[in-house]
Order: sequence, then C-alpha cells, then structure tokens
Amino acid sequence: MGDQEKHLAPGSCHRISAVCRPQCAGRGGHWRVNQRQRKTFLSVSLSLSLSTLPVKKKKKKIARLNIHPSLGVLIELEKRVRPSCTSKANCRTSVMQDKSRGSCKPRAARRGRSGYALWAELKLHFPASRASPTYFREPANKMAASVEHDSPSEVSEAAVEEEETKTFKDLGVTDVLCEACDQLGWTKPTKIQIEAIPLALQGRDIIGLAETGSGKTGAFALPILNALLETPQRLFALVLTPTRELAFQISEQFEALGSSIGVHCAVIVGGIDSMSQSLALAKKPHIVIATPGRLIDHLENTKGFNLRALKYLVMDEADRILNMDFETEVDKILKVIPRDRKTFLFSATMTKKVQKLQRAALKNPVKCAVSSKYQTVEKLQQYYIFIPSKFKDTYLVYILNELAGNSFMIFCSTCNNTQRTALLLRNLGFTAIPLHGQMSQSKRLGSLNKFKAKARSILLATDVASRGLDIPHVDVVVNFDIPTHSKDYIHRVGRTARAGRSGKAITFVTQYDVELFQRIEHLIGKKLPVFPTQDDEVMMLTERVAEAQRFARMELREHGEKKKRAREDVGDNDDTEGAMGVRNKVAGGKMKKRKGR
Ligand SMILES: Nc1ncnc2c1ncn2[C@@H]1O[C@H](COP(=O)(O)OP(=O)(O)OP(=O)(O)O)[C@@H](O)[C@H]1O
Repeated sequence: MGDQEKHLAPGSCHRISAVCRPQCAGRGGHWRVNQRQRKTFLSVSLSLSLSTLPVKKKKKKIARLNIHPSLGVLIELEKRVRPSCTSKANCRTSVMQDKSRGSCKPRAARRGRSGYALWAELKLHFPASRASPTYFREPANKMAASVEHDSPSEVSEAAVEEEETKTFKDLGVTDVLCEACDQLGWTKPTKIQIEAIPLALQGRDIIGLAETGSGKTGAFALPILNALLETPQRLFALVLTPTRELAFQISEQFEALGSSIGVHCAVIVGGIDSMSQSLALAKKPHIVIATPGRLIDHLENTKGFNLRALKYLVMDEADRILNMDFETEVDKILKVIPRDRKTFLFSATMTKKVQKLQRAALKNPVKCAVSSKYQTVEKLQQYYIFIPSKFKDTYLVYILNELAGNSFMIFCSTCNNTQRTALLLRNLGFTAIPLHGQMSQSKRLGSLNKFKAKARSILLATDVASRGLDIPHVDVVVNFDIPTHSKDYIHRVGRTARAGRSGKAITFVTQYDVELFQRIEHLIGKKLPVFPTQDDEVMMLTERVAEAQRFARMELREHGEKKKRAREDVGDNDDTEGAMGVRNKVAGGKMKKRKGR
C-alpha cells in the first residue's frame, strides 16, 4: 500500500486504513504527511486498522498512535477494539500489552497466532490555505496506508475560514500581549506566527522558515514574553543576531510588545562603549540581544555577568549565525548557557545542513516552514538589467531619475564602493547616505535613522544592511553590485515588499556577473524579466555622471587624508555627508557652480 502517498483532492473527506508493521511495536511515532497531502488536504478522516499483525511473542506492545500536535486539528479520536478483545476496558488508546501485564489481547493471539487488533478512527483537518509545518519527527511507526475517497466535507471550508480568522488569543498568547499586538496594529497573526507560536508555547524547540518581512520577530518574541510573564526571571532570554542594527531593531520590537509588562532589554553589540553595556548587564535585563563577538567579551570580562539561568536562546538569521564566520563565538556561547533551554532558529533562508543545525544543540525540534527554502515574496517585482560594467553609474542615475519619488536601498559589495557611490549621487543632487562596516557605529545608526525618518531617500549599503532590517517605506532595492552569495540576494531584495506591501528589485548584471546571476535565478527558481531602459536617454547622462565621478574620487581621497590627519576628531565628518564639498552640493550649490549653472 502506498504510504500516505495517494493524491487526495481538496475539499473531500478521506478514509485511510493504515496497517502498523510489526517493527513499530512498542515505539512511539508520528504520522508523516507528505508535501502533496499538506497542500491538498482540506479534511481527512483516518481509519487506522491495526489488525492481526504477525507480532513476535516477545514484543509486548503493538503501536502508539501519536498525532503530532502541529500536524493539524485533531477533531475526533475514536477507538474501537475488536469484539474478540476480552478486556476492552484495559485497552489503552495507544498501547496493547500482553496478558502478563494484565491487559487485553485479541482472540487470534490467545489462540497462539500472534496478532493484536485495534482500530482507531481519527479525523484530521488539513485546511488547504494553511501553510503546514513540514518537519516532523521521523515516524517510528511505519505505516502502510490505503486511501479511499469519502464524501466531500463541508467542515473543511469552515476550517479554512477558521485559520484565516485566527487571533493571537487563539494561539495561546496572554491577554496583555494580545493588547500590545493590537496597539502595534497587528490585527491578526501572520502565517509563521500561527505556526510557530502555539508550538513555542508548548515548549518545543523551533526551526522557523518564512519569507522576508513575514513577522518572524513576533513569532519568537511573543512566546518568550508569554513565558516570561508566567515565570518572571532576569536574564531570561538571549537573542543572537549577525548585525548590530538588527540587534537594536529586535530590542525595539521586544520593548514595544513588552512595554506594558515592563520588559527590560540590553543590546550588546560591537562598536559601542563596553562600559555602558556592562552597566546595562549589571541591571540584569530580562532579554539580552547581542552580536556574538561582543557578548563573548562580556561573558569573559564583565564581572558578575553570566547566562547560567538562561531559559531561551534565539538565533535570528540562524543560517548566518551558524556559519563559519561565527563558529568560535557561537560554540563558546553554547558552552556557557544551560543545555536545558528552549532554542529557536529563525531565518528566511534556513540551512538544511544537519551538521550546522546540530551546532545549535536543538532538542527534538519542530520545523515551521511557511515558505519553500529560498523563496522571494509574491508582491515583489524582480528585474535585471544587463549592462557593460563601465556604464553602471550612468544606468543607476537613469533608474533613480526614472523611479524618482521612491525610497531606495542600493547594495554595493564593498565599503569603498558604497562610499564612492554615495558621493557620486550626492554630487548629482540626490539625497543619498551610506551605511557600511567602516563607519563608526554612531554614524551607522545616524545614517539608518535619517533614512528611516525619510530625511534621505537613498540608502547605499553593503550587506551589513541586507538582513533583517525592517524599513517599511523602502520601495525599490537596487543590487548595484550583484551579491556573491546567492542567499544574500533573497535577504537584500527582502528589504522591500514587506508585510504584504509591494516593491521592486533591480539587479545590475555586467559582463562579469552572468554566472552569479544564473545562480541566483536557479536559487529562487525564477527567470527574471529585463527592466526596460531607453539606452539613448541613458547615454545622454554620461557626461554629467563622468563629472560627478571625478568629484567623488577627489572627495574620497580628500576624505581619506582628512581622516588620517584627525582620527580622534569627533565631528560629524567620518561619513561622506561630513565631507565639505559634498555638504555644499547637497545644499544644491557646488556642482551647479562648477558647471556654471
Ligand atoms: N501579525 C502582524 N500583523 C501585522 N504586521 C506585523 C505582524 N507581525 C509583524 N508585523 C510587522 O511586519 C514587519 C516585518 O516583521 P519582521 O521584521 O519580524 O519580519 P521578518 O520575517 O523577521 O523579516 P526578515 O526575514 O527580513 O528578517 C514589521 O514591521 C512588523 O511590525
């Protein structure tokens, strides 16, 4: 019999008779539902027939019928034991034991033919609209199933509706946190929240995979706050993030959700005075949000700070955190936190490499996947333009003019190119601001805040800004330099079209980038269309752009020398906006003057 492999039409009710094989005897296990079934099931009626099995005498138990809590809504569990079974009353739902243990044994077995009988009828709902979790514990019960069609079910439609109208309260979130969600304008939970929150509240370790901008932060923050309310404790949870800006953002979200319950968070990231962080840790916050390196510094050097009582560990952007770059730090952290903790891994691009996941030391995790492994958002329009490398700047200016009035995030591959391009655009009168790893942390946050506050319409950034940052008003992402790691593409373009909004992403492909681009298309499983451009109009810009390039190079040099001369200078001049010439240009004068306009 095909093991739950039969195709089942949506909207119909099905009866599956499953026969439990002898080797499953005595062990617990979970039903595994295959991908197709998860997609098509609306309602399923399972009739499990565990009958007359050739069980060896020494086997004491037959089967354990476990329904994984995340599998679906268990509507009905009905058990019938064959009339031949003499001690119905003793027969437990899942286990039948032999006579010596004083419970039932069917006649067939008593006659010497080893065999037991148990019917269990289950009805499960698999609403079609629901993105079902895809990871279940490998079933110990190997069941062979036969599928019969039953009459179509109306209940299923109701179940779909129910799924859509689920509230945070239905997920088990406590009232005070539901109110906080309400205040943030979160009227209903997102798919990943529907999947992950109930499981997290049950105390399971979770691997959460969902597309960018789908509310993963809420999916781990709400269960942690819920648990914190139940058992208040200092240094309750640790959230590890790969970038500093993301750490601040997550802290803001925790504080917004937990404001009414007085949650205290500490952000522990590099590039910021350690002393103030030590003081913050001395106050024993409830939640610590940290980048791995600086957290290690504090664990090693800050007196009185330890995470020995930690209850929750979250790795946001987990595939990045579990990457080789953070290997030593993460291993060190895992050694000094209790093994008896809950662990949540979340990302839009989760690694499947078992070795990497093992490093997170998860215990019997559930994978909540509401997107395929490398999926971009439906409302995101993605394009590419194929151009000669030397005209990249000109095409960028053309696109910025074409899509004027929008908010842009432009990704470059190096700090130097980010800085140079920001200068170039400023020279042409665009309100552009850079964000990269060679800027001081205060300047990085300054840039981000100006962009968030819409005081600047263009943020030029390295991949330091590609993951996690939630800036709702970003309309267009431009991959000025194509990402070398295809996964970064998904995160970069995910800075737009967030939380159900729409957005555009345009990737520049030069003669050197063709292979990288093909890899990206392969990863996302899509062929991207070309972004339409008028080449003659682009070429009309070359002269102006060339002039702005010259000024940008000069300013970059000037800026570098100035920095060398006055490293300790605390003025606002270690990002490009501080460079004198540029400031004038932003004010609208210098370039025009030079051009005589
Ligand atoms: N239930 C909800 N209803 C409405 N908006 C929500 C809900 N949950 C989260 N959001 C909002 O959705 C936006 C994106 O959330 P979040 O930053 O958690 O996404 P993410 O999945 O972590 O994205 P990324 O993969 O880019 O890190 C945020 O502005 C957040 O406030």
